[in-house]
Amino acid sequence: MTFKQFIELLKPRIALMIALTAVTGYGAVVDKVDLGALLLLTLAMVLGSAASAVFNHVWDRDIDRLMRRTSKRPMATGAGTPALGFALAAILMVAGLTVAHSAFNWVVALHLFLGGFVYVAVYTVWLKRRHWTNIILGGAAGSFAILAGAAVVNQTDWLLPMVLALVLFLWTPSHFWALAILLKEDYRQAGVPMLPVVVGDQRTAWWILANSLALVGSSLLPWSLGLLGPVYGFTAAATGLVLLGFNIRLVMTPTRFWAGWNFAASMPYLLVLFIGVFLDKHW
Ligand code: HEM
Ligand SMILES: CC(C)=CCC/C(C)=C/CC/C(C)=C/COP(=O)(O)OP(=O)(O)O
Repeated sequence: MTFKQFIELLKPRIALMIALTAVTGYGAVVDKVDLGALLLLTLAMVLGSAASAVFNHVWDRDIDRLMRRTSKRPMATGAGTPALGFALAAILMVAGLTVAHSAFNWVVALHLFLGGFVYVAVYTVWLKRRHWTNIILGGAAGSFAILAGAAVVNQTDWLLPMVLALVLFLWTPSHFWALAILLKEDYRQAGVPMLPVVVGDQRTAWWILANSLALVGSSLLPWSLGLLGPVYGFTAAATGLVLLGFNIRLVMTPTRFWAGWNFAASMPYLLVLFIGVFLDKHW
């Protein structure tokens, strides 16, 4: 296996965004950001996310072989062995938990573990191949990243982290179902019951819009509950309108083109929302 293939196993861009999710949970509750804590939290989350991603590569190697997008992956081609993958996943998760526990506390480590557990056990092993609700429950993986970050700070006010965890939970289906429209034939070929395979593109587009209405509503709660101020509130309202605009366009024209744009829009939506949390709290 080449170094490039090894890095591919870690799903690095996703790991970095998971770390950013945790950093947002930290930034939402801390009074003064400590750069050292922020870097150690990033390291722990990247290790935990990468561990989960490696396990996913190993577990899904059979169906990855059947899908154009994933057929060249190291575990699908046999460049990496399952034994190596499981060992690497275990080492990375132990390393992430050790950093989380020794640098912070056992609550951070627990939420890091639970995020990985939801993604690996609930989504990858249990639901992904069985039922279209896989992404709804699997979305909790990102929620635990927020809570892991908030647990860095020894505080008792969990309302804002819980609301942000709800936002992450609701963001995930809007993020993934748009991509699933693009990948529908791949998933049908592999026998994976993603929503578009089960109900078609048009009804999936309606599901995305309905889910995003709940997502945008939840994103306004930190402002309406007085947990964050107008800088965040306007950011949430503006990004929410843009996301819903893409979703409405997809409902009107449920094509691969607009599904691609909806998926592409889901990441900057979350990124700008995270920036709004930081600007409101620390600017
Ligand atoms: C169970 C929940 C999730 C599922 C099933 C899911 C699904 C996916 C899939 C299939 C891709 C395309 C990957 C590829 O082709 O390489 C993707 C990309 C991505 N996801 Fe998600 N996602 C989930 C949760 C999350 C979370 C919680 C985050 C971050 C907060 C996230 C951030 C991203 C990013 C940044 C990309 C683009 C990665 C790249 O360009 O390589 N995802 N997601
Ligand atoms: C706190 C913590 C450690 C959280 C873990 C969160 C995590 C790793 C989420 C993974 C998100 C993701 C890209 C899933 C894709 O799986 P897939 O199998 O549907 O995608 P694929 O077909 O591209 O492999």
